[in-house]
Amino acid sequence: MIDFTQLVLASHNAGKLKELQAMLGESVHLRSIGEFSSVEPEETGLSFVENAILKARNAARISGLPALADDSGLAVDFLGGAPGIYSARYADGQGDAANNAKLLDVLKDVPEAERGAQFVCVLALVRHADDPLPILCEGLWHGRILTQASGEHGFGYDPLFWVPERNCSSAELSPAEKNQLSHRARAMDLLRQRLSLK
Ligand SMILES: O=P(O)(O)OP(=O)(O)OP(=O)(O)OC[C@H]1O[C@@H](n2cnc3c(O)ncnc32)[C@H](O)[C@@H]1O
Ligand SMILES: [Mg+2]
Repeated sequence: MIDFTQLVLASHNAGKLKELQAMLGESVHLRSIGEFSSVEPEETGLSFVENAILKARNAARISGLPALADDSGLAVDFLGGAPGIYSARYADGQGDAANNAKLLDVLKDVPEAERGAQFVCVLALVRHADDPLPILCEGLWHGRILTQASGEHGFGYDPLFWVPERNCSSAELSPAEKNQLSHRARAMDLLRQRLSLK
């Protein structure tokens, strides 16, 4: 049985680290890959699963530790699932504010009923860089895209994502509430079951 009390998180996104560490609790120490390297691997896959595995293997290789990767994004129905795996690069690498501005602009004439979207999260855990059997867990969160940003919490597209079950944007949820409901929380529930963590 592998010791998962110390895992490297294959992500340079501080928002993910915070959320995943909060979900895992104190029994697992998540170390950021940023402690080992500032070089981000190119995300060359065509799916969330491929990119998650690629990031996990890269982090395990660099750190020598078991590695957890999170590949996630926003799939907008009206855009046929875009920006999807390209969510972080939607506005050509100009960051969250530019990504959000571009999404609002692209959807500016789209009525509310056609603004459905899902956040997607795939978690991949590898025991070592060449692990032939990565553990894969997926979570989806259904909502819709607002016509203007609202809320200060979270990161990325959270201010644009309307959460029907709470009648607010995901950036208006407290961090603890988001961590109960989100795509990442759902994927993490499955991972905890797979690892027999409580
Ligand atoms: O690849 P790493 O280093 O993990 O960090 P990243 O930010 O590049 O992460 P991704 O490649 O998985 O891209 C995810 C994109 O989807 C957005 N995203 C993912 N989860 C989100 C969440 O919970 N709330 C808001 N936006 C989210 C995020 O802001 C990015 O633009
Ligand atoms: Mg990325």
